[in-house]
Order: sequence, then structure tokens, then C-alpha cells
Amino acid sequence: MGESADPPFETTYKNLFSNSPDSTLQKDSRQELVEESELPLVDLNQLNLGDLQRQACQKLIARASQEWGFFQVINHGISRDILETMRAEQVKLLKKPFLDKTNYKDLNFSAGSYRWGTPSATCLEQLSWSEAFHVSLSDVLGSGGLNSLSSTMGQFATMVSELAQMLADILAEEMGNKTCFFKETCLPTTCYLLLNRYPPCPLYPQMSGITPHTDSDFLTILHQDNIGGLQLVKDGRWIAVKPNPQALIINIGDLFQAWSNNVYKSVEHRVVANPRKERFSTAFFFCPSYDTVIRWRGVEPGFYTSFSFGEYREQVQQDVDIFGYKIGLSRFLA
Ligand SMILES: O=C(O)CCC(=O)C(=O)O
Ligand SMILES: [Fe+2]
Repeated sequence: MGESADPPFETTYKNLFSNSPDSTLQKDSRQELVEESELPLVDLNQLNLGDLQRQACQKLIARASQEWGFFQVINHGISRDILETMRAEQVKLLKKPFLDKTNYKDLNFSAGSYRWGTPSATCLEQLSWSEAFHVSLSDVLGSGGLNSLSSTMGQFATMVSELAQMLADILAEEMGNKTCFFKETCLPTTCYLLLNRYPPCPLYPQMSGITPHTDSDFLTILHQDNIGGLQLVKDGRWIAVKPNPQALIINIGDLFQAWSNNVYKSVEHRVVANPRKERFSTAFFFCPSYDTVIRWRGVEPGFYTSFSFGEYREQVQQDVDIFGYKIGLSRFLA
């Protein structure tokens, strides 16, 4: 028993479970049938085939980022080998007994990199039935590959950050803004990697694996397994993302929405816990240094005041501590 990998959700949050009338979670919109849909699919090989194909591909990326805030890419240049090695290392880490994870010190991860559940939750709707290592890539890349986990994370993150850089440049160019901004502000060492595990949740069929949120970065690159459970809001309704084992999922974060003055959308998404199967996903957050100022530079009035990434992170954390949830970009409306 003590050797279980799963965090003690039910004992730790027993007050939430006993205070919650059975009906609370049932009323949630997830009770409505959530339709499964495929994300817009972008074949990045098109970028190498000549001007016309390249332009069409760039337009597809920009349109999906405006209309969905999400798309998936194939022929993305991240080898199957590195994706599989990263996944194997992540599974090995997250399958360790719970207590080993809370005391994990093999790497020079900062304190608090292992997180599970939702410490601030005051009701079941705010509880995320998942655990993760949240790793600053400056810790990983600075350590010079202490062991196979950290060297794999370093390789994975270096490749994925190149992809993120390329996509960010394309999105900027499609707004008529060819820029070095992302090259100068988003370095591999300012980005983050999140290694997620979603244990099965057999007793509460409506439980969130991750509660609805937007990402606090420029863009996120997600590698998920084939279990499914990721959902996003499209035209005011939740839709479920159909897993595609060849593809990586890209989503726009809050910083890109502000930087583009609402052209690209940071869309709410969540993960629904699976009653029987555990799920793994790896998320790469493309972030600038904390002192980077996010500001709309166009001629039209901006929707948001300018703010630094550091200020944004602090505001998000403060709101989570006080209200139990993130308020996000609307905190910085002009
Ligand atoms: O696991 C997933 O599919 C999504 C994870 C996510 O949204 C996040 O880590 O921000
Ligand atoms: Fe997310």
C-alpha cells in the first residue's frame, strides 16, 4: 500500500468529498455529451516545399491560432526516438512510490517541482486529479545531464524549443511583424517542462484531471499518449481532442494573446480524468525571461496594459492563493 505511486487524493481531500452533495459534480457541463473532434492538422513538411506551399502552411497555422487557439503538427522534426525516450524516462519517474516523488532529490530540481492535486481547492470542482514534475529548464540545462532523465529532458527541450521558436516567428510574420523578439527573449533556459501523470479515478466519473485553465506562456507544445481526455472550448462549447500518435499539439498562451492584441487566442482547456487508465503528457511552455515586457506595438489601441512576465506570474499566483483560481489576462485590461 505504502508503495503506491498514486498521491493520497481521497484522504487529503476527504473534506471536499464528504462536503460535496453527490449532485455537485453531476451538474457540470461534462454531463452533456462532449463531441470528439480532430484539431486542425498542419504538415510542417510543407514549409520546405517552395514559396506557395510555405505561405499556405503559414496561413493555416495563423488561422488555427485565431479560430481555435489550438492545432496539431506532423513532420515536426522531433524524432520518434527522442519522444519515446522522454516518455520512458517520465513514466519511470512518475511510477515511483509517492513518497519517493515527494522527496525527489536526484536532480538539482528546485524545491516544489513535484506537485499534485490542488492545495488551494475549496470544492471538488477546483481539484485536479493529477501529479506532475514542473521543471525549470535552467535547472536541467545548467546541470549538464547528471543522469539519463536530465540529459533526456535537456535534449527533448532543446529540440522542442527550436520548434516553438519557429512557430512563434511564423505567427509574428503572419501579423506583418517579422521580428527577433522571440529569439531575444525566449531562451531554452527561460522555458519550462511539465511532466504530467493522471492516475485513474474510478470513483468519481466527473473528476477533472486538470481543471479548466489557459496557459501563462507564449505557446505550449504538448506530447500526449493515446488515452485521450484533453478538451477545449470552441465556439462556447467543450470539445474533446482526438489523440493522434504522430502529432504534437500546439496551443496559444496568454502572452501571445496579449502580444498580438487578441488576434491569436489563448483558449480554455482541461483534462477529464479517466476511470480506468492512467494517462501521461509532456508539456513544454515557451516563456520569456521574467523581466521581458509584453506589449502590443501596433497602431490600434491595445486591449491590455503592458506588463512583464514576472508581474504576470506573480499576479496569477496571488489570485490563485486568494480566490482559488487564476484570473489571467483580464487582470491587465487597458
Ligand atoms: O495533459 C494535457 O493534455 C494538458 C496539460 C495542460 O493543459 C497543462 O499542463 O497546462
Ligand atoms: Fe494547459
